[in-house]
Amino acid sequence: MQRIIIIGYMGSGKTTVGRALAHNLGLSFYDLDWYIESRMHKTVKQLFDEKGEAGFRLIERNLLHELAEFENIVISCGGGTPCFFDNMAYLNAQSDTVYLKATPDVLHGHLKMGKTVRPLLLDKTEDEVQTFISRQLSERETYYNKAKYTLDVNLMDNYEKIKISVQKLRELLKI
Ligand SMILES: Nc1ncnc2c1ncn2[C@@H]1O[C@H](COP(=O)(O)OP(=O)(O)OP(=O)(O)O)[C@@H](O)[C@H]1O
Ligand SMILES: O=C(O)C1=C[C@@H](O)[C@@H](O)[C@H](O)C1
Ligand SMILES: [Mg+2]
Repeated sequence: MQRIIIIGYMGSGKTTVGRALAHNLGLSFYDLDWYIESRMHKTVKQLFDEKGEAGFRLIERNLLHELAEFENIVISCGGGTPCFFDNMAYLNAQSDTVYLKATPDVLHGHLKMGKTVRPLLLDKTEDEVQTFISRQLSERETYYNKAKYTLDVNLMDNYEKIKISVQKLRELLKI
């Protein structure tokens, strides 16, 4: 049975790299944010708006416990998932965990490219987003650093290099 869980800050490539790794290994792929949206019939943004961040975190924990029971699966978490409750200990108990590590500049660059609505970054200017990422990343790294494996994705700066990320992950995980 194989179960691999990808964690990291928003924009680190968890969804992109997680999906590519699952495809490469012939495993199922689930993204926790998408799983939440399909189970709740609401977007992450709607859940933040209706229930506040605390309400979202409770739903996130409950559905993580459901999803992380599945076998032969790669799961990409939400950016905040490891940082609430005992989620990080739970993730490590359930599976191999990989932290996709990137600098604030690289994260900011990725976030500008994507179309996903990230409630924590709304209503901020470019400068405010940059400062917010730097500050929050340093707070969150305490949790992210508890992952069993770390992959530096700073140099994986284009789609061709996503394939390299997948190859490096396979070497790291010895699979
Ligand atoms: N290695 C990479 N090279 C180039 N672009 C990338 C790379 N990884 C991710 N991206 C791009 O960066 C954006 C963010 O990636 P992705 O959505 O996978 O991040 P995430 O970690 O899942 O974020 P979130 O926590 O918000 O779900 C996407 O537009 C994606 O195409
Ligand atoms: O970093 C975070 O706290 C978040 C990341 C996203 O994946 C979503 O789970 C949500 O936007 C919150
Ligand atoms: Mg994602």
